[in-house]
Amino acid sequence: MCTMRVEVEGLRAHYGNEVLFDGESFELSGPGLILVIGPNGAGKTTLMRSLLGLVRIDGKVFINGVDVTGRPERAGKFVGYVPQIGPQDLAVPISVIELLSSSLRSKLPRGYERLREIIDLLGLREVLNLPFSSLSGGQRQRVLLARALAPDPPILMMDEPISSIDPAGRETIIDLILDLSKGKLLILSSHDPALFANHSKEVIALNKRIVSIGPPGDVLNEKVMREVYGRSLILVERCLHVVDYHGAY
Ligand SMILES: Nc1ncnc2c1ncn2[C@@H]1O[C@H](COP(=O)(O)OP(=O)(O)OP(=O)(O)O)[C@@H](O)[C@H]1O
Repeated sequence: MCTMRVEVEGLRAHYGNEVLFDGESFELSGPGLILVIGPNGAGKTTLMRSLLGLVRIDGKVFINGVDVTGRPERAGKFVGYVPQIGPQDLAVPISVIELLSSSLRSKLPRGYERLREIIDLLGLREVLNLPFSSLSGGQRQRVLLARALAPDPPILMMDEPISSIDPAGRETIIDLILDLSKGKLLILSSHDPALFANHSKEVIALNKRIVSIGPPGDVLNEKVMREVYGRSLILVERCLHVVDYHGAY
């Protein structure tokens, strides 16, 4: 099995005067699922983009021993990224099939065969010739997932990959994610901490900094969750629930 290791030293990310994180150092290794949780604005996207070299940071990030700090082209050799869908997608002026084909590292038949399998698995055959920008949010999310999977990278980072998928389609995608996590290092942020908690190797709980990182049993307790979610956390029959954030939940 190939190496899948992310090492972070002294993480601080900057947006103008806003500084996120607190100089934390940590290491993630695969295979397995790393769940990133936290409320809106906690820094989930920034954490992933920092690991991918897309955000200016203090500190260092190494992927499989390679210094990828501020170097997304190096990180891209190891990592498939599923970004959060958003208005920026509407500016992508190409068809779905063009977008997917461009992600293939190998133009060998095996690459296309794999892409075909992913297209069928994610139910994308009917939209292949449509402009990416004309798709619904859920369809765009599936396309971005397919694009990340096509080159078969050892590490995947997924930023809320099922937030726009309807309940009927979620089961397939969740099963796929869990299956992938058996052979890859999969770092995933979710608005619903409960959805992947039982399947996670480690949880990273954020609120502008890393409040806690470790196995789910060490992180998902009332003290940490209260610090992360504040008054959005309620206790029902001794189970913790996060309420009233991101509208749909
Ligand atoms: N490009 C940017 N320029 C300036 N500030 C930014 C930028 N991206 C994020 N931020 C700020 O950094 C903080 C963390 O944002 P981030 O998007 O990482 O959080 P998040 O946990 O992914 O949020 P959400 O759940 O809403 O997607 C927020 O205060 C946000 O306003």
